[in-house]
Amino acid sequence: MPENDTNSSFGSVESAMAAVDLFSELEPEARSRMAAAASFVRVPARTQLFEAGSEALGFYAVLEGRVRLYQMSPTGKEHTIHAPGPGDVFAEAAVFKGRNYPASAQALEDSLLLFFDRHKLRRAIAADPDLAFAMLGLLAQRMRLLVNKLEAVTLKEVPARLAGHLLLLAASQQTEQDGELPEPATTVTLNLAKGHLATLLGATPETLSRALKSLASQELIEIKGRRITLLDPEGLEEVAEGLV
Ligand SMILES: Nc1ncnc2c1ncn2[C@@H]1O[C@@H]2COP(=O)(O)O[C@H]2[C@H]1O
Repeated sequence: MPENDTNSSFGSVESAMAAVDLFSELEPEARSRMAAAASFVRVPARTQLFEAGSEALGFYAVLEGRVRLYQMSPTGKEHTIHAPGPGDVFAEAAVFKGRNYPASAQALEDSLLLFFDRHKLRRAIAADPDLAFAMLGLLAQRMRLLVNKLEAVTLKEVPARLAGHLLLLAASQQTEQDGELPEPATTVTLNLAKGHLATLLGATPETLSRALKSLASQELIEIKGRRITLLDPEGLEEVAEGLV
């Protein structure tokens, strides 16, 4: 790892970058300079991409599939931190600060990724302030997400975190505008196994099950296996904000 795969359905690295939010706004010239630092990596499910503490060689963007970032607790339990899917970027902080990845990464599904080599990328950024701004924007966005998550874990109950997560999933699986609620009856698919979703929400699997059932009994959601229908997005938002 990383290994080149030129048989991507995305064609060139440059055209694949258009599918990644972070890069979609870049000027064509900046994008092509950045593309020079990147290569396709195709990995089967369960491939270990890197281990926490290993040397940070670069960062990744997901084109297809899903990856899980996790850390080990002192008792050896894995805690899922996030699960980037198509269009998401991960491990970007390691490119700027620190020589080591702070978390481990494993492919959850067969995945197609773009890998950006740290050294090549730094050269491209040094030559192009637009690229520097794009990367700063990404770091700022990541920090906002982490602050929201910290707030949720420290101040909110599990049903509120779960409701927020379901609304986020709906937003990422559809194309809602920022801040807009999904339509009632929108269905989302839980793309993480229960144990992973539980640690992502800072809960035990039992508490997560109870929270799902509690939202279902309030007729806010309907559960069909991994498919969850959001019956009342406004009600879910009130739960997510801790209003009820
Ligand atoms: N990945 C998942 N995470 C959580 N719940 C899930 C998941 N997939 C399906 N479910 C459903 O949500 C239910 C929550 O309560 P149970 O654990 O009893 O049973 C669970 C399943 O019916």
